[in-house]
Amino acid sequence: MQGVFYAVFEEEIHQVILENQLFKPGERIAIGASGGKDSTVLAYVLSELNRRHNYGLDLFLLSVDEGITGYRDDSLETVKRNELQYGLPLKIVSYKDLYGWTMDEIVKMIGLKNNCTFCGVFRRQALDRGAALLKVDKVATGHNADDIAETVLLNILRGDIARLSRCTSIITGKDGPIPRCKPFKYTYEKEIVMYAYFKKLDYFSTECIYSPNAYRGFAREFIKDLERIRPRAILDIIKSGEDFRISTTTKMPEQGTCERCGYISSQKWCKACVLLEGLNRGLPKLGIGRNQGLNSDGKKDRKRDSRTPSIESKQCGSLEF
Ligand SMILES: Nc1ncnc2c1ncn2[C@@H]1O[C@H](COP(=O)(O)OP(=O)(O)OP(=O)(O)O)[C@@H](O)[C@H]1O
Repeated sequence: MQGVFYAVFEEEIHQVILENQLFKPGERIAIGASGGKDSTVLAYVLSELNRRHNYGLDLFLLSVDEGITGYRDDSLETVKRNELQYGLPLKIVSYKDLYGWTMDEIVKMIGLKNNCTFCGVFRRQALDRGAALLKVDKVATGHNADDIAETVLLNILRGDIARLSRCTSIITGKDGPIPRCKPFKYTYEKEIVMYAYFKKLDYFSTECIYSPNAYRGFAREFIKDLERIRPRAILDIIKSGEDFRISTTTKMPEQGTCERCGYISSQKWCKACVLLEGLNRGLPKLGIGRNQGLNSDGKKDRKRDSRTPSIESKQCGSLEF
């Protein structure tokens, strides 16, 4: 019976990969590996499918060490074991090396409120920087159908049209430094948990110690309630997100590059540089919130059009970090 579940689960992922042309033969792919259930199952299943169906991919594990004692140090130990168990080379990049700050140090300075903003913005760049070091063609992440449905709902609730328009895409960032893909876009979290459990995969299941993230938590509970009444609610929400039409009069951010570090940005400075400037000047609230940016001379930019979505903070666990 379990064998049938494994076969169906793996075949569904294989079909999603084929139908959406997620990978090309010869590509180098980094799997964003946090040590949690989703990315552990992704690493395991991708290496199985790569062998079984001759995808011809060079797979790597890429981990970001945010510097959270008692959480990420433990989960990284899991990823190091996965490296040996699955025979996939592992690269770890850390906030301390990239930005000069660990999340422990940031939380000491700013407290528990808004710390997910720093973590989300820094992680997004850190994954790109790690991917560049590995010279990979794409990054695959373990975001599942439940994560994506939550994000659709959150983007609607926040009125974040720019993110709403791209959060359901199975491949994003084709025009950015390194594209990302989500092979589990249509896979329910409970299937992943069952797969990891029955296969006895080695994963880390503790929640981040700094991340209560109440807003996402409510969205998650709401979707779970809906699912009880209508089992396909998650897929319906994803479909609704996909089918949204953005009005042609909606002003979308224009992508350029950060004047300071060269990373993609729709403002003069990317969000990470704004946040870092705040931290280094002892003004950590500088980049928090919607329309708070800095000019290249380091002064606050208050003149931005309030209708223009900023590169606002990403909450932990949200789709684009
Ligand atoms: N520190 C990290 N290093 C590398 N990749 C990460 C890291 N954190 C998150 N990711 C990637 O982003 C995906 C979604 O992250 P999220 O924080 O939502 O974790 P999650 O839903 O608990 O997933 P997982 O079970 O894999 O931790 C992960 O599956 C993984 O691919």
